[in-house]
Amino acid sequence: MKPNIKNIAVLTSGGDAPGMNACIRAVVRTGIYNGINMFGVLQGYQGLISNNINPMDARSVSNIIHLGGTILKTARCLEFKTDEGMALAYENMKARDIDGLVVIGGDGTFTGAKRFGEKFGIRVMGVPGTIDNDLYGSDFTLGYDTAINTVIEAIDKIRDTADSHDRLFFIEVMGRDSGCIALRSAISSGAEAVLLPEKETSLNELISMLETGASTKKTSSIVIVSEGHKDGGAYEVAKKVKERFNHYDTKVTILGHLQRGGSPSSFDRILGSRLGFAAVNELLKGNTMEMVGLRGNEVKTTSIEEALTRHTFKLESDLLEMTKVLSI
Ligand SMILES: Nc1ncnc2c1ncn2[C@@H]1O[C@H](COP(=O)(O)OP(=O)(O)OP(=O)(O)O)[C@@H](O)[C@H]1O
Ligand SMILES: O=P(O)(O)OC[C@H]1O[C@](O)(CO)[C@@H](O)[C@@H]1O
Ligand SMILES: [Mg+2]
Repeated sequence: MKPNIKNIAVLTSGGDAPGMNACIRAVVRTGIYNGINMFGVLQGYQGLISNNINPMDARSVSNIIHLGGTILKTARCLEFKTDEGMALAYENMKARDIDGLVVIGGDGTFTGAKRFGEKFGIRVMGVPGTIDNDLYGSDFTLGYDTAINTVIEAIDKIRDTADSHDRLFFIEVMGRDSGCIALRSAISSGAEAVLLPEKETSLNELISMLETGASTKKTSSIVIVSEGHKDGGAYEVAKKVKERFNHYDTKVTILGHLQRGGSPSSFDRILGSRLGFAAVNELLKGNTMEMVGLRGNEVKTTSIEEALTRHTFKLESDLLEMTKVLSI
Protein backbone atom coordinates (compact mmCIF):
# COMPACT_ATOMS: atom_id res chain seq x y z
CA MET A 1 0.00 0.00 0.00
CA LYS A 2 1.22 3.51 -0.83
CA PRO A 3 2.11 5.54 2.26
CA ASN A 4 0.43 8.89 2.76
CA ILE A 5 3.54 11.06 2.49
CA LYS A 6 3.00 14.81 2.98
CA ASN A 7 6.40 16.28 3.77
CA ILE A 8 9.79 15.43 2.25
CA ALA A 9 13.19 16.95 3.08
CA VAL A 10 16.33 16.89 0.95
CA LEU A 11 19.97 17.35 1.98
CA THR A 12 23.45 17.16 0.48
CA SER A 13 26.28 15.70 2.57
CA GLY A 14 29.99 14.83 2.34
CA GLY A 15 32.05 16.44 -0.44
CA ASP A 16 30.14 18.69 -2.85
CA ALA A 17 29.79 17.27 -6.35
CA PRO A 18 28.79 18.94 -9.64
CA GLY A 19 25.19 18.02 -10.48
CA MET A 20 23.97 18.19 -6.87
CA ASN A 21 22.05 21.38 -7.69
CA ALA A 22 20.36 19.80 -10.73
CA CYS A 23 19.34 16.97 -8.42
CA ILE A 24 18.01 19.27 -5.67
CA ARG A 25 15.95 21.07 -8.31
CA ALA A 26 14.50 17.79 -9.55
CA VAL A 27 13.71 16.55 -6.04
CA VAL A 28 11.97 19.79 -5.03
CA ARG A 29 9.96 20.15 -8.24
CA THR A 30 8.93 16.48 -8.42
CA GLY A 31 7.68 16.71 -4.84
CA ILE A 32 5.75 19.91 -5.43
CA TYR A 33 4.27 18.53 -8.66
CA ASN A 34 2.90 15.65 -6.57
CA GLY A 35 1.43 17.96 -3.92
CA ILE A 36 4.14 17.33 -1.29
CA ASN A 37 5.49 20.04 1.05
CA MET A 38 9.21 20.20 0.37
CA PHE A 39 12.00 21.18 2.78
CA GLY A 40 15.71 21.87 2.21
CA VAL A 41 18.14 21.00 5.01
CA LEU A 42 21.24 23.20 5.13
CA GLN A 43 24.72 21.70 5.66
CA GLY A 44 23.79 18.04 5.47
CA TYR A 45 23.20 16.17 8.72
CA GLN A 46 24.48 19.20 10.63
CA GLY A 47 21.36 21.11 9.53
CA LEU A 48 19.07 18.33 10.79
CA ILE A 49 20.76 18.57 14.20
CA SER A 50 20.80 22.36 14.39
CA ASN A 51 17.27 22.64 12.97
CA ASN A 52 18.32 24.45 9.82
CA ILE A 53 15.40 23.15 7.77
CA ASN A 54 13.53 25.49 5.43
CA PRO A 55 10.46 25.16 3.21
CA MET A 56 11.25 25.17 -0.50
CA ASP A 57 9.05 25.99 -3.47
CA ALA A 58 9.51 25.63 -7.22
CA ARG A 59 11.17 29.06 -7.40
CA SER A 60 13.70 28.22 -4.63
CA VAL A 61 15.48 26.09 -7.21
CA SER A 62 15.33 28.45 -10.21
CA ASN A 63 18.57 29.16 -12.09
CA ILE A 64 20.71 26.58 -10.32
CA ILE A 65 20.91 23.71 -12.81
CA HIS A 66 24.21 25.01 -14.23
CA LEU A 67 25.91 25.66 -10.90
CA GLY A 68 28.58 23.51 -9.25
CA GLY A 69 28.67 23.03 -5.48
CA THR A 70 25.37 22.80 -3.63
CA ILE A 71 22.93 25.57 -2.76
CA LEU A 72 21.98 23.57 0.35
CA LYS A 73 25.63 23.61 1.49
CA THR A 74 27.26 20.47 2.79
CA ALA A 75 29.26 19.33 5.80
CA ARG A 76 31.17 16.47 7.32
CA CYS A 77 29.23 16.23 10.59
CA LEU A 78 30.80 14.14 13.35
CA GLU A 79 27.91 14.77 15.75
CA PHE A 80 25.56 12.79 13.52
CA LYS A 81 27.63 9.70 14.25
CA THR A 82 26.56 9.87 17.92
CA ASP A 83 23.25 8.60 19.33
CA GLU A 84 22.58 12.05 20.83
CA GLY A 85 23.13 13.78 17.47
CA MET A 86 20.83 11.38 15.66
CA ALA A 87 18.13 11.80 18.31
CA LEU A 88 18.26 15.60 17.93
CA ALA A 89 18.02 15.24 14.14
CA TYR A 90 14.99 12.98 14.53
CA GLU A 91 13.24 15.38 16.93
CA ASN A 92 13.65 18.25 14.45
CA MET A 93 12.22 16.15 11.62
CA LYS A 94 9.33 14.97 13.79
CA ALA A 95 8.48 18.55 14.79
CA ARG A 96 7.79 19.30 11.11
CA ASP A 97 6.10 16.00 10.42
CA ILE A 98 8.72 15.15 7.79
CA ASP A 99 8.03 11.64 6.63
CA GLY A 100 10.58 11.19 3.86
CA LEU A 101 14.25 12.15 3.46
CA VAL A 102 16.32 12.30 0.26
CA VAL A 103 20.07 12.22 0.96
CA ILE A 104 22.50 13.14 -1.81
CA GLY A 105 26.05 12.09 -1.01
CA GLY A 106 28.65 9.36 -0.93
CA ASP A 107 29.36 6.21 1.08
CA GLY A 108 29.64 8.05 4.42
CA THR A 109 26.34 9.82 3.82
CA PHE A 110 24.69 6.49 3.04
CA THR A 111 26.18 4.85 6.12
CA GLY A 112 24.62 7.62 8.22
CA ALA A 113 21.29 7.35 6.37
CA LYS A 114 21.15 3.61 6.95
CA ARG A 115 21.74 3.93 10.70
CA PHE A 116 19.28 6.83 10.95
CA GLY A 117 16.56 5.07 8.96
CA GLU A 118 16.92 1.84 10.92
CA LYS A 119 16.96 3.56 14.29
CA PHE A 120 13.95 5.82 13.82
CA GLY A 121 11.97 4.23 11.01
CA ILE A 122 12.48 7.27 8.75
CA ARG A 123 11.77 6.72 5.05
CA VAL A 124 15.10 7.34 3.31
CA MET A 125 16.06 7.43 -0.36
CA GLY A 126 19.69 7.88 -1.40
CA VAL A 127 21.10 9.58 -4.49
CA PRO A 128 24.76 8.72 -5.25
CA GLY A 129 26.45 12.14 -5.30
CA THR A 130 30.24 12.00 -5.07
CA ILE A 131 33.11 12.56 -7.45
CA ASP A 132 34.64 9.31 -6.14
CA ASN A 133 32.24 7.00 -8.07
CA ASP A 134 32.50 4.48 -5.25
CA LEU A 135 28.98 3.14 -4.80
CA TYR A 136 27.60 -0.14 -6.09
CA GLY A 137 24.34 0.07 -8.04
CA SER A 138 25.07 3.11 -10.20
CA ASP A 139 27.49 2.95 -13.11
CA PHE A 140 28.20 6.60 -12.42
CA THR A 141 27.79 8.77 -9.36
CA LEU A 142 26.78 12.38 -9.68
CA GLY A 143 29.78 14.67 -10.22
CA TYR A 144 32.21 12.02 -11.38
CA ASP A 145 31.88 12.85 -15.08
CA THR A 146 32.47 16.57 -14.54
CA ALA A 147 35.37 15.90 -12.18
CA ILE A 148 37.18 13.56 -14.53
CA ASN A 149 36.80 16.02 -17.39
CA THR A 150 38.25 18.77 -15.20
CA VAL A 151 41.14 16.45 -14.35
CA ILE A 152 41.99 15.57 -17.93
CA GLU A 153 41.84 19.22 -18.99
CA ALA A 154 44.48 19.94 -16.34
CA ILE A 155 46.63 16.93 -17.27
CA ASP A 156 46.53 17.91 -20.96
CA LYS A 157 47.99 21.28 -20.03
CA ILE A 158 50.68 19.71 -17.91
CA ARG A 159 51.53 17.38 -20.80
CA ASP A 160 52.39 20.43 -22.94
CA THR A 161 54.99 21.43 -20.37
CA ALA A 162 56.20 17.86 -19.79
CA ASP A 163 56.74 17.45 -23.52
CA SER A 164 58.35 20.86 -24.10
CA HIS A 165 60.83 20.42 -21.23
CA ASP A 166 61.37 16.64 -21.44
CA ARG A 167 60.12 16.16 -17.89
CA LEU A 168 58.63 13.44 -15.72
CA PHE A 169 55.46 14.63 -13.94
CA PHE A 170 53.76 13.00 -10.96
CA ILE A 171 50.18 14.27 -10.84
CA GLU A 172 48.09 13.61 -7.75
CA VAL A 173 44.33 13.26 -8.15
CA MET A 174 41.54 12.84 -5.57
CA GLY A 175 40.24 9.56 -4.20
CA ARG A 176 41.27 8.61 -0.69
CA ASP A 177 39.91 5.11 -1.02
CA SER A 178 38.68 5.05 -4.61
CA GLY A 179 40.94 4.91 -7.66
CA CYS A 180 38.19 5.55 -10.21
CA ILE A 181 39.28 9.09 -11.07
CA ALA A 182 42.94 8.04 -11.20
CA LEU A 183 42.43 5.05 -13.47
CA ARG A 184 40.01 6.69 -15.89
CA SER A 185 42.00 9.93 -16.06
CA ALA A 186 45.16 7.92 -16.76
CA ILE A 187 43.45 6.21 -19.69
CA SER A 188 41.92 9.36 -21.10
CA SER A 189 45.07 11.45 -20.78
CA GLY A 190 47.39 8.73 -22.07
CA ALA A 191 49.47 8.65 -18.88
CA GLU A 192 52.44 6.29 -18.67
CA ALA A 193 51.42 4.79 -15.32
CA VAL A 194 48.84 5.03 -12.55
CA LEU A 195 49.01 4.28 -8.83
CA LEU A 196 45.74 3.37 -7.12
CA PRO A 197 44.63 2.95 -3.50
CA GLU A 198 43.06 -0.44 -4.22
CA LYS A 199 46.02 -2.00 -5.96
CA GLU A 200 49.63 -2.55 -5.01
CA THR A 201 52.04 -1.34 -7.64
CA SER A 202 55.61 -1.75 -6.46
CA LEU A 203 58.07 1.04 -7.01
CA ASN A 204 60.32 -1.50 -8.73
CA GLU A 205 57.61 -2.12 -11.29
CA LEU A 206 57.06 1.61 -11.81
CA ILE A 207 60.76 2.35 -12.16
CA SER A 208 61.31 -0.48 -14.59
CA MET A 209 58.47 0.86 -16.75
CA LEU A 210 59.96 4.33 -16.73
CA GLU A 211 63.37 2.90 -17.63
CA THR A 212 61.87 1.01 -20.55
CA GLY A 213 60.21 4.22 -21.74
CA ALA A 214 63.46 6.18 -21.49
CA SER A 215 65.37 3.47 -23.36
CA THR A 216 62.79 3.51 -26.15
CA LYS A 217 63.15 7.26 -26.66
CA LYS A 218 60.31 8.56 -24.51
CA THR A 219 61.29 12.12 -23.80
CA SER A 220 58.66 12.81 -21.13
CA SER A 221 56.31 10.86 -18.92
CA ILE A 222 53.22 11.34 -16.78
CA VAL A 223 52.39 9.25 -13.73
CA ILE A 224 48.97 9.63 -12.08
CA VAL A 225 49.00 9.07 -8.32
CA SER A 226 45.78 8.62 -6.39
CA GLU A 227 45.92 10.56 -3.11
CA GLY A 228 45.18 7.34 -1.23
CA HIS A 229 48.02 5.26 -2.69
CA LYS A 230 49.85 3.26 -0.02
CA ASP A 231 53.32 4.65 -0.84
CA GLY A 232 52.05 8.16 -0.05
CA GLY A 233 50.93 11.01 -2.26
CA ALA A 234 52.67 12.28 -5.38
CA TYR A 235 55.48 14.12 -3.51
CA GLU A 236 56.38 11.00 -1.56
CA VAL A 237 56.31 8.73 -4.62
CA ALA A 238 58.30 11.22 -6.73
CA LYS A 239 60.97 11.45 -4.02
CA LYS A 240 61.33 7.67 -3.79
CA VAL A 241 61.49 7.27 -7.58
CA LYS A 242 64.03 10.07 -7.97
CA GLU A 243 66.41 8.39 -5.53
CA ARG A 244 66.72 5.48 -7.96
CA PHE A 245 65.81 6.85 -11.38
CA ASN A 246 67.08 10.25 -12.35
CA HIS A 247 66.73 10.25 -16.10
CA TYR A 248 64.26 13.14 -16.33
CA ASP A 249 63.81 16.48 -14.63
CA THR A 250 61.00 15.55 -12.22
CA LYS A 251 58.03 17.72 -11.17
CA VAL A 252 54.96 17.20 -8.99
CA THR A 253 51.47 18.70 -9.32
CA ILE A 254 48.67 18.19 -6.81
CA LEU A 255 45.37 18.95 -8.51
CA GLY A 256 43.51 19.14 -5.17
CA HIS A 257 40.16 20.83 -4.82
CA LEU A 258 39.99 22.25 -8.34
CA GLN A 259 38.69 18.76 -9.20
CA ARG A 260 35.45 19.04 -7.25
CA GLY A 261 33.88 22.33 -8.26
CA GLY A 262 32.74 23.82 -11.53
CA SER A 263 29.69 23.84 -13.73
CA PRO A 264 28.32 20.30 -14.17
CA SER A 265 28.68 18.55 -17.52
CA SER A 266 25.54 17.85 -19.51
CA PHE A 267 25.85 14.23 -18.36
CA ASP A 268 25.79 15.21 -14.67
CA ARG A 269 22.87 17.62 -15.16
CA ILE A 270 20.81 14.89 -16.81
CA LEU A 271 21.89 12.29 -14.26
CA GLY A 272 21.05 14.64 -11.37
CA SER A 273 17.64 15.40 -12.87
CA ARG A 274 16.81 11.74 -13.50
CA LEU A 275 17.96 10.54 -10.08
CA GLY A 276 16.24 13.38 -8.19
CA PHE A 277 12.98 12.73 -10.05
CA ALA A 278 13.26 9.00 -9.37
CA ALA A 279 14.15 9.44 -5.68
CA VAL A 280 10.90 11.25 -4.91
CA ASN A 281 8.81 8.88 -7.01
CA GLU A 282 10.31 5.89 -5.19
CA LEU A 283 9.48 7.42 -1.79
CA LEU A 284 5.93 8.08 -2.95
CA LYS A 285 5.62 4.45 -4.06
CA GLY A 286 6.49 3.41 -0.51
CA ASN A 287 10.10 2.39 -1.05
CA THR A 288 12.71 3.16 1.56
CA MET A 289 16.36 2.46 2.48
CA GLU A 290 17.26 2.30 -1.19
CA MET A 291 19.50 4.18 -3.58
CA VAL A 292 18.44 5.25 -7.06
CA GLY A 293 21.19 4.77 -9.62
CA LEU A 294 21.94 4.50 -13.30
CA ARG A 295 22.55 1.00 -14.66
CA GLY A 296 22.99 0.77 -18.39
CA ASN A 297 20.71 3.61 -19.38
CA GLU A 298 18.01 2.82 -16.86
CA VAL A 299 17.34 4.20 -13.43
CA LYS A 300 17.18 1.31 -10.98
CA THR A 301 17.05 0.96 -7.21
CA THR A 302 19.59 -0.89 -5.07
CA SER A 303 19.37 -1.34 -1.31
CA ILE A 304 21.61 1.09 0.56
CA GLU A 305 23.16 -1.89 2.28
CA GLU A 306 24.22 -3.38 -1.07
CA ALA A 307 25.36 -0.03 -2.46
CA LEU A 308 27.75 0.24 0.47
CA THR A 309 29.07 -3.29 0.62
CA ARG A 310 29.58 -4.25 -3.00
CA HIS A 311 31.37 -1.19 -4.37
CA THR A 312 34.79 -2.76 -4.88
CA PHE A 313 33.75 -4.19 -8.24
CA LYS A 314 34.22 -0.79 -9.84
CA LEU A 315 37.92 -0.98 -10.45
CA GLU A 316 38.23 -3.24 -13.45
CA SER A 317 41.67 -4.87 -13.51
CA ASP A 318 41.47 -5.24 -17.31
CA LEU A 319 41.55 -1.44 -17.60
CA LEU A 320 44.71 -1.32 -15.52
CA GLU A 321 46.28 -3.95 -17.75
CA MET A 322 45.22 -1.94 -20.79
CA THR A 323 46.93 1.25 -19.57
CA LYS A 324 50.19 -0.72 -19.35
CA VAL A 325 49.86 -1.94 -22.92
CA LEU A 326 48.83 1.41 -24.36
CA SER A 327 51.65 3.30 -22.72
CA ILE A 328 54.60 1.31 -24.14
N1 LIG B 1 28.93 5.68 10.58
C1 LIG B 1 28.23 6.81 10.44
N2 LIG B 1 27.16 7.08 11.23
C2 LIG B 1 26.45 8.20 11.09
N3 LIG B 1 26.74 9.16 10.20
C3 LIG B 1 27.78 8.97 9.39
C4 LIG B 1 28.59 7.78 9.45
N4 LIG B 1 29.56 7.89 8.51
C5 LIG B 1 29.37 9.07 7.91
N5 LIG B 1 28.31 9.72 8.42
C6 LIG B 1 27.81 11.05 8.08
O1 LIG B 1 27.91 11.27 6.68
C7 LIG B 1 28.72 12.43 6.45
C8 LIG B 1 29.37 12.35 5.10
O2 LIG B 1 30.29 11.27 5.07
P1 LIG B 1 31.73 11.44 4.38
O3 LIG B 1 32.39 12.63 4.97
O4 LIG B 1 32.41 10.13 4.48
O5 LIG B 1 31.38 11.83 2.86
P2 LIG B 1 30.70 10.98 1.71
O6 LIG B 1 29.23 11.03 1.87
O7 LIG B 1 31.32 9.63 1.64
O8 LIG B 1 31.05 11.86 0.43
P3 LIG B 1 32.49 12.04 -0.30
O9 LIG B 1 33.30 10.80 -0.08
O10 LIG B 1 32.14 12.29 -1.70
O11 LIG B 1 33.11 13.25 0.31
C9 LIG B 1 29.64 12.46 7.64
O12 LIG B 1 30.21 13.72 7.83
C10 LIG B 1 28.67 12.10 8.77
O13 LIG B 1 27.86 13.19 9.13
O1 LIG C 1 37.37 18.44 0.93
P1 LIG C 1 37.81 17.43 1.93
O2 LIG C 1 36.90 17.40 3.10
O3 LIG C 1 39.23 17.58 2.27
O4 LIG C 1 37.66 16.00 1.28
C1 LIG C 1 38.53 15.42 0.35
C2 LIG C 1 37.96 14.09 -0.06
O5 LIG C 1 36.69 14.28 -0.64
C3 LIG C 1 36.64 13.66 -1.90
O6 LIG C 1 36.95 14.66 -2.81
C4 LIG C 1 35.29 13.15 -2.24
O7 LIG C 1 34.37 14.19 -2.15
C5 LIG C 1 37.72 12.60 -1.84
O8 LIG C 1 38.13 12.16 -3.11
C6 LIG C 1 38.76 13.32 -1.07
O9 LIG C 1 39.62 12.43 -0.43
MG1 LIG D 1 33.02 8.87 0.51
